[in-house]
Amino acid sequence: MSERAELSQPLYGSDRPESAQREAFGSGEFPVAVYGLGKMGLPIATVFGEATGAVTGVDVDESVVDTINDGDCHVTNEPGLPEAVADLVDAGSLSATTDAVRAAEQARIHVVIVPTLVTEDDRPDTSVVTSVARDVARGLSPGDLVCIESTLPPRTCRDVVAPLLRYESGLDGDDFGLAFCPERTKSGRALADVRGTHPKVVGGIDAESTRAAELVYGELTTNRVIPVSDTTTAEAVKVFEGLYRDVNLALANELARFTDELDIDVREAIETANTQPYCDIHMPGPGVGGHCIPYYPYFVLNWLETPAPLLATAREVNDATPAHVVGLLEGKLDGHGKTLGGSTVVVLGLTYRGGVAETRASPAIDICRTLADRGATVYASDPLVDAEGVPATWVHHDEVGQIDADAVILATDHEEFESLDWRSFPRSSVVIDTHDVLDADRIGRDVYVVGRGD
Ligand SMILES: NC(=O)C1=CN([C@@H]2O[C@H](COP(=O)(O)OP(=O)(O)OC[C@H]3O[C@@H](n4cnc5c(N)ncnc54)[C@H](O)[C@@H]3O)[C@@H](O)[C@H]2O)C=CC1
Ligand SMILES: CC(=O)N[C@@H]1[C@@H](OP(=O)(O)OP(=O)(O)OC[C@H]2O[C@@H](n3ccc(=O)[nH]c3=O)[C@H](O)[C@@H]2O)O[C@H](C(=O)O)[C@@H](O)[C@@H]1O
Repeated sequence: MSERAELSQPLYGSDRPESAQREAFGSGEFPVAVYGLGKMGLPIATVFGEATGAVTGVDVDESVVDTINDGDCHVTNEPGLPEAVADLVDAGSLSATTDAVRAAEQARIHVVIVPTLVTEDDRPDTSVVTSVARDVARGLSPGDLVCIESTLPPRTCRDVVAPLLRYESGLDGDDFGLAFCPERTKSGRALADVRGTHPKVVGGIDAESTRAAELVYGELTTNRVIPVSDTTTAEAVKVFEGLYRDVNLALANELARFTDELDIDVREAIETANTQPYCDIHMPGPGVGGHCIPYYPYFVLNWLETPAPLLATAREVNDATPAHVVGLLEGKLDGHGKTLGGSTVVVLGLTYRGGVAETRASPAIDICRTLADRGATVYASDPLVDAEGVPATWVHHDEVGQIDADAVILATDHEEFESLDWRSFPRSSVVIDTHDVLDADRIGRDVYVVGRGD
């Protein structure tokens, strides 16, 4: 147990008037530690820094810690973040450290936003969160509040995190608070989202934890705070949002396969169907990637005992979509008297989404792998990442047109590709657009759009 408990008022279990607690939060009387300073953690630490003036960020990566302490920002493509980090560090409101236990000893509010992983056999792996929970426990004091923002398989706070915090700290369950407060942000707009694009959901392990979390996030967000019954409900809210998106995307990707048989533009049909207020079908694409949506189904499928055949099928459909794109290309090459094996194919984009430097579960990489497995020579170009670990030769997007390509697949809708000079690509190259962003008139050749047909 730390000495710091004597130094400041408790937050969890406080009997001070709520207005005094809110004022104390704003004046930095409840120091905050944010564990994990990645794409989500740094924006969260920033918003806590703006609200309290007293944040310590914790990360295992020394280069991340050094960068932040220099007032610099390692997270790219987040509008306003570099300026906000520089200002906070300059003002002494934000600093970073690799010493998690020391940061925990000095903090009253602990915010955990490290990755939740999935193992090679698709089981949820919460080991990073539990490792951080151990660090927090070693510095935990009576009156502290622990807020978990990393997405978790439902029941993890109740069955894993709470017992672990109690055991490792030696404190009783009613000495400290624990709440699950899911992060509902999206890369590219994280700062704005944390500040309040969506309502903030909080669910505590007991009523006092929910009250304390509601108070904290009420001061942080410009939106409203929705308290739910318990940590498991809050965990389920976040996972359900992801499941909805994965199933909806599977529907869109399956509908796109009707394109040729119906001879319609499936996107036109979806967009028109969505004008009816009860219909909200997403758009087809090359598949579903990123370190969130493709993983959350396994927080249910390989975690709960109740069968979930719909979720499993949606995963299968989405996972099969990159191979479907390659199948479309094969058909088009066949029409040009060419075979896939032996063809040279350029894949534009490697990240899972335009503008985000993240390649985990990227369908673009699955497309490269499938092409290489089928005997094609593969070149890949991405303005944000290189092709390390991908069976493709990386080429700068300014030079990509010099490749004598039989085919080009636009796999990621990076805005840099909008200004690509297509004149140098061979006129005969087959072009497949998985996002419906290429303008056939501008690039001067036929484009086969996934979901639109010929
Ligand atoms: N990226 C997204 O779009 C969203 C992510 N989330 C949730 O947030 C979690 C984190 O996501 P990102 O910030 O995007 O991940 P990230 O990979 O960008 O950053 C994670 C950070 O945690 C650090 N870290 C790893 N182990 C640590 C440890 N033991 N102690 C301290 N720091 C440690 C890493 O060095 C890294 O800087 C996700 O796993 C997910 O559960 C929620 C909503 C959106
Ligand atoms: C609905 C929504 O905006 N969900 C976010 C999602 O963020 P993420 O960065 O994974 O982006 P996403 O827009 O869901 O895209 C996931 C994948 O789906 C694909 N995609 C997306 C929308 C669409 O109509 N068609 C499509 O094919 C994308 O290309 C990408 O490969 O997952 C985040 C998370 O849960 O961690 C969540 O916080 C974010 O709000």
